[in-house]
Amino acid sequence: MLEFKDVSLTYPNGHQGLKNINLKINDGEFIVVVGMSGAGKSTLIRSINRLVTPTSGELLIDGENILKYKEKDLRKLRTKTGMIFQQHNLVKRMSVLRNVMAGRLGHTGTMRSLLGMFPQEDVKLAMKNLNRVGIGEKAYTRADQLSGGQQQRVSIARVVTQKPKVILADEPVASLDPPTSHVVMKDLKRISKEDNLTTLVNLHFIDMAQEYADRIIGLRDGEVVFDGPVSEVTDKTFEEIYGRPIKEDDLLGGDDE
Ligand SMILES: Nc1ncnc2c1ncn2[C@@H]1O[C@H](COP(=O)(O)OP(=O)(O)OP(=O)(O)O)[C@@H](O)[C@H]1O
Repeated sequence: MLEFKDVSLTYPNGHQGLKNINLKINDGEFIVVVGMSGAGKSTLIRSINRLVTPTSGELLIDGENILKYKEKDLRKLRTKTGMIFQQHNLVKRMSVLRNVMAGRLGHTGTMRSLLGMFPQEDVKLAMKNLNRVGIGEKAYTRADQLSGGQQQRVSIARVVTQKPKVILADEPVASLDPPTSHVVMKDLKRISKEDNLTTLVNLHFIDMAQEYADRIIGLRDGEVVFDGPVSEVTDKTFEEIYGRPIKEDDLLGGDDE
């Protein structure tokens, strides 16, 4: 269970990124966070692995307030919370498999990992996860030889190889074309359900949000303005979250299956 209790974040320049956020997120939920650019979506999910630190309130993971964490606890937190970025952040010159193995860094220790001394079961786990995203045959290819969509699927394999409890995905499909975006979102959702991972994904396309979310959280100016199951979401909900009528640009389209 992940719980925000009256969480606010004021950036050093005085800008309020988050305002009195109260949320309870259950294990295994697949949540899509939506809102206009600047609404605070990245700030919200980055608070969960302390890439940014809220300035007041409590953020509890399994009952522990992670806002109090310092060095050692922070390292543990970052092993527990896997992150997927828009620009997959793979090491270009390394093989796909080595990139996925990097997910074990927090468990294996930096020295052993740098020397490539991964336990055999970690290599097996990495291969298994590459196969789960359908690119096992690319294991020994250099990461930069893969397409953008394949690289993003490698980053999903890397994050699950880390064996986290929570996945945070910050606009994971923003630089992909529509069909590829759907492939990546389907892989992410399927794997997070199979492994019962709590997942928060920031997306700005409302059709994607509706297609993949169990629950949608809508942010506006750092505040939660909607929180409910996807079954309760209509176009009007998005108009309220965005504070304007829906436009064609808000839709990705492209899932013809
Ligand atoms: N380090 C910072 N210092 C000051 N203000 C910041 C900082 N980071 C973000 N902000 C501001 O906080 C607000 C929320 O930013 P955030 O990146 O969380 O929004 P977002 O909803 O993820 O937007 P986008 O979709 O454009 O990424 C914005 O107004 C942004 O300009």
